[in-house]
Amino acid sequence: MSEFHSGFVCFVGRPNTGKSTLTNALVGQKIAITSSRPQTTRHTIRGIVHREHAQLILVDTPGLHRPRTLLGQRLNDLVRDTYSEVDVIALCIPADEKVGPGDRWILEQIRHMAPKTTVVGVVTKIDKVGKQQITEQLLAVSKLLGPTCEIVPVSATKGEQVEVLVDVLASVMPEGPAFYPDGELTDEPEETLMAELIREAALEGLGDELPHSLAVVIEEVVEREGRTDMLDVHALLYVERSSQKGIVIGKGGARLRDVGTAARAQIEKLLGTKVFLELHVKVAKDWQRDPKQLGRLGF
Ligand SMILES: Nc1nc2c(ncn2[C@@H]2O[C@H](COP(=O)(O)OP(=O)(O)OP(=O)(O)O)[C@@H](O)[C@H]2O)c(=O)[nH]1
Repeated sequence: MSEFHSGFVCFVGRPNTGKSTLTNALVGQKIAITSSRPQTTRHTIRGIVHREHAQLILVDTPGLHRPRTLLGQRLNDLVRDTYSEVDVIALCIPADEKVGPGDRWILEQIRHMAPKTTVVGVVTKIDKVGKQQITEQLLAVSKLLGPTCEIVPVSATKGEQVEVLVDVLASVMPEGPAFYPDGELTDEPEETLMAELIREAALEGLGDELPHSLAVVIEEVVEREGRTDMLDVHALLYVERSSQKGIVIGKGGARLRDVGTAARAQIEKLLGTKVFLELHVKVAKDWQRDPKQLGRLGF
């Protein structure tokens, strides 16, 4: 490849198939939010991969789901826009799970919403299975996508084949100049990243019901008076019911303190300065169904 290629890629796939982890492995810094529970990625977060011959802009979307609430619907609209705007859609299917109806449904959505967008298959988590199973999965994915699609097996956690994936993605991108200057990793405002880090910490170890009920808003970021190396960050955690407030805060506030400690460490790493993090939990009743509240919370 002698020409420079550049363009937008979006990783799609069932929940928990390793899309965020792969984004991080490609970009080399924690940007997208990973979690062992499904559907924690809600904002479109971009990571940028710079190589000598290519620049890939990664667009991380929330999973498609059957829209039951207004929030679900808006998330789907966001996914639809993304699908038709990117150059390549990389469909992630883990090596250790059979190709199933969920994968077929997503592929149908892609072909329906963005019939012209190139699809590349990514078999993720290959470190979890043996060679034989990887081969079988490559065949199964090839059968799903058709003979003309490229398919790449990778392990994001072990860093295996990640560069091969970069090359394959670049090869199907159009020729064109870099969109972003070298060294820029994401164009997502830092506040969104901070909010996502707090949200990730607050959801850690909780059950399945809370993820969609929790929204984080950064209220204020100010430099500590007389100091250039310390930021005061005030954040509000919105839940839908007072019972959820109790869960998030924990007994005597213990849980919220832990959340604050964990999130602060991540934010300090992100910003490279000391941070004083103040968290408050508020109940915004049924915010997922209320257009006005959704707008205020950034959806
Ligand atoms: N062994 C192994 N585990 C992985 C790999 N990639 C991701 N995982 C794990 O799989 C789980 C899900 O990974 P995520 O990256 O959060 O998956 P996702 O597709 O972004 O999930 P959603 O945001 O829910 O759509 C996490 O526990 C990861 O640590 C991999 O290459 N190998």
